[in-house]
Amino acid sequence: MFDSLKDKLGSFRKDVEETTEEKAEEAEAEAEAEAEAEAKAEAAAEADAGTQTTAETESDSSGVSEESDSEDAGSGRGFAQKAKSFAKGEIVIEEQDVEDPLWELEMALLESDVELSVANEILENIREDLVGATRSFNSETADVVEEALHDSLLKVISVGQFDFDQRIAEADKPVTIIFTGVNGVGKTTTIAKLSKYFEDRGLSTVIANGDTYRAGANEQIEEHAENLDKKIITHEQGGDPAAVIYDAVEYANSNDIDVVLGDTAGRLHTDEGLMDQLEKIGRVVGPDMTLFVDEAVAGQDAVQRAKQFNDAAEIDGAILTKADADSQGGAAISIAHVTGKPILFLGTGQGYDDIEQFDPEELVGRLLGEDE
Ligand SMILES: Nc1nc2c(ncn2[C@@H]2O[C@H](COP(=O)(O)OP(=O)(O)OP(=O)(O)O)[C@@H](O)[C@H]2O)c(=O)[nH]1
Repeated sequence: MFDSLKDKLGSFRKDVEETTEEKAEEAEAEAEAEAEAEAKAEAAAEADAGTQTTAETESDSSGVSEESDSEDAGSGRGFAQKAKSFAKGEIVIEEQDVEDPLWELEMALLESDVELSVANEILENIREDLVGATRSFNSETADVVEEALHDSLLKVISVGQFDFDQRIAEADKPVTIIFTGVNGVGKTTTIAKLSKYFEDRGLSTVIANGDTYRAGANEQIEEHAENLDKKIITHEQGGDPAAVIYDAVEYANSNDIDVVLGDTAGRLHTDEGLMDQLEKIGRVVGPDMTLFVDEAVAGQDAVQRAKQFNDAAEIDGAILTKADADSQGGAAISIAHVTGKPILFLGTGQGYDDIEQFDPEELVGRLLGEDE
């Protein structure tokens, strides 16, 4: 999952590390040369002043240990002091040190289908964190860069996150969740997976097939319901989606069911019918949550659709299917920042258990190889 993006982030870290490593070496060499020149100048001055006694007095009051100075007594003392301060010394990461790596990173993010404004935000965050950061000579630049990358990715990925399980637990039952998104992205499979997810957590579900538009939709969702032994409410093709979901809520009320999972027709977000449909469901059923489903592999297309669906009928969160087949990760990184609504789940395969709660910290850790 997201392997290509992971490699690209790794390259950025290496680039900055190399640049600052070179800079540290140069600074160290420069300092050594300076210290040496200073030592020579001091030695010359001491020779001029002439008396050994004076030199000893100075050595005592300098606070520099005898041990470290023993080899450099006299002419080497200034150098030793400088070297000591260098061992503790720091270099400052400057704009020019990160400019090239940041440019490469921008290209890499865009190639990975990260949305432009999100890529810019990530770069801005990293620049803010890195430029002016001090890095001690004896510390790893990788740590400094990793922290900057970690923080900037987390900031854009975790926009709007909330605890899904807690929200469901605290809501009055039945909780009604409506699923929107275009056809063919795995919406139906996701509803089936979530039905299993809730069952595993002790919550009962009823599925409502509000996709009365597409031929064969009933059969498809019925197959999942049968596999999972779940109750399903359907109407004839061409029926009113709001009426199907209403019936499911009624069923849930009279049968003590915890969660209603309502599918909707996967029409295009530009369809007027879709808006009417969602508006009517909102009015008739008053869902507790509307979740947008799309496939991670659709990259920028998924990001744009999420934005358009959210603009048309506000969503509470998104689910990205087929993350297992996505090496780019652009949609996973961009959707929350673009819509202001969190990604709540990732679909990770075709089985009913192949769904995981979206955890921004975990995703960032995965992208940066922190768990390896
Ligand atoms: N690899 C993988 N395949 C998935 C995932 N989710 C769904 N699929 C597959 O994607 C295909 C389409 O999924 P469906 O749920 O049937 O979606 P659809 O009926 O085409 O479209 P809608 O239900 O309208 O979204 C099926 O073969 C699913 O098994 C996932 O997370 N990973």
